[in-house]
Amino acid sequence: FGTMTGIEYDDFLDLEYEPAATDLTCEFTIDPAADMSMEAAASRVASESSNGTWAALHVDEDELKDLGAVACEIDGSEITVAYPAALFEAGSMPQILSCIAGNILGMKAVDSIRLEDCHWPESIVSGFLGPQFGTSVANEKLDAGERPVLATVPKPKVGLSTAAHAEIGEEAWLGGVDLLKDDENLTDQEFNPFEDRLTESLAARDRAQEATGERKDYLVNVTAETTEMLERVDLVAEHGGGFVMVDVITAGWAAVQSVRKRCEEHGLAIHAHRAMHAAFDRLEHHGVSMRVIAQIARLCGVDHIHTGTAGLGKLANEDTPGINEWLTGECHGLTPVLPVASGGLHPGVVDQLLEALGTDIIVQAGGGIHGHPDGTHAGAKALRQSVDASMAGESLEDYADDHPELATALEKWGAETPR
Ligand SMILES: O=C(O)[C@@](O)(COP(=O)(O)O)[C@H](O)[C@H](O)COP(=O)(O)O
Ligand SMILES: [Mg+2]
Repeated sequence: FGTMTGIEYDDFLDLEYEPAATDLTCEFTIDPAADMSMEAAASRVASESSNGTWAALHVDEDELKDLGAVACEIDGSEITVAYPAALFEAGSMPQILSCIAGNILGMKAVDSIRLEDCHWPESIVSGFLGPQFGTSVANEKLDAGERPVLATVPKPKVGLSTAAHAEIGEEAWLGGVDLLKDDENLTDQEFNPFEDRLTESLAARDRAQEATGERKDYLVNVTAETTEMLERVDLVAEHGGGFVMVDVITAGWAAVQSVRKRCEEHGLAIHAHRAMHAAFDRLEHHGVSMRVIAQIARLCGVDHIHTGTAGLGKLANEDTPGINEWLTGECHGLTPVLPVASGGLHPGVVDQLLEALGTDIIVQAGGGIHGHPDGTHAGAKALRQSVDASMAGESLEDYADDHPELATALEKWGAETPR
């Protein structure tokens, strides 16, 4: 036997430690339990999320590769933990999350803990495919030019027949929308089966492309049990679709990585819906931030992901501009992701939305199009007009003077944020 060494919680705290370039560093907000100091709590976070446990261990140094993380910074209730790259399996997001967002979120040593941010080293990023198209879909697969890509979800979100779904899609595409999108809970139910919906919607797409001269496409929801989901991805390619949509949180990151591989073979772009994200990120002091969820999604290879409306829509969300900046910024050569603003949007808030988030986004409106007093086609035209006005630097009110669909929308919704 070689030298026996002891491993205990204190070994995972070193405030002098400078993270190596190959370390993954994570920032957590923690609230230590009543009888626990920040230092003690921080060391337990680093220990339990790498290779430590509560009991002092005696191990043979020759037999053990030192994979311990280090709590290396404490700043108020914020701590930074550095993880050696060798702790992780290259290219496996579930394994990484089982470390940095695993048991530690349930430890008694802290009353609450939130994973706020990660700094991903090249050594880890290089193990992931990243997005295939990302922001380039706007002009590689569509004809958006400088303006935002426009998308719509037929409403009501479920219950429509296949024929009604495709017809609404055609109306919206003809009105100026680029992408038809399934709702997060529409998959392969009897009232609107997956393959029928796919073929009829793509046929409507082709007619709308013919009529408008603009490329259009369909974000069809393939979310299902993984092998079934991969078969649906193949069906989309077989029938000439260019995109798939996945509920990334409910399907799970392992499944997302499998879909990404399959989409590489077919040249399909992936739209990530984040249903259930609020279970992780809604509370400010506990869970996993949307910023980290967005980072995970980019590494796993989605091309678009919902990131919120900068407070203008119906859903609570955090720091959309900051998250979008990370998604479109430099990260060891990863393709930038196209952020999606959605949830309670309508033509009356588009100017403020583009002011807050810029134009390299997807703007999705469901109720904001299909709730238009004159119906889907007029609703789609009104949304397109609101974008055209903003791109031209004209106020929505002035532009509405000779664009009746927009005028009707402003009359109905003004610039209100629905609740
Ligand atoms: O079901 C809905 O509510 C939506 O289809 C929007 O519909 P409306 O356009 O009719 O509001 C989207 O799923 C949400 O935007 C998702 O939230 P987020 O984008 O925050 O992930
Ligand atoms: Mg929805």
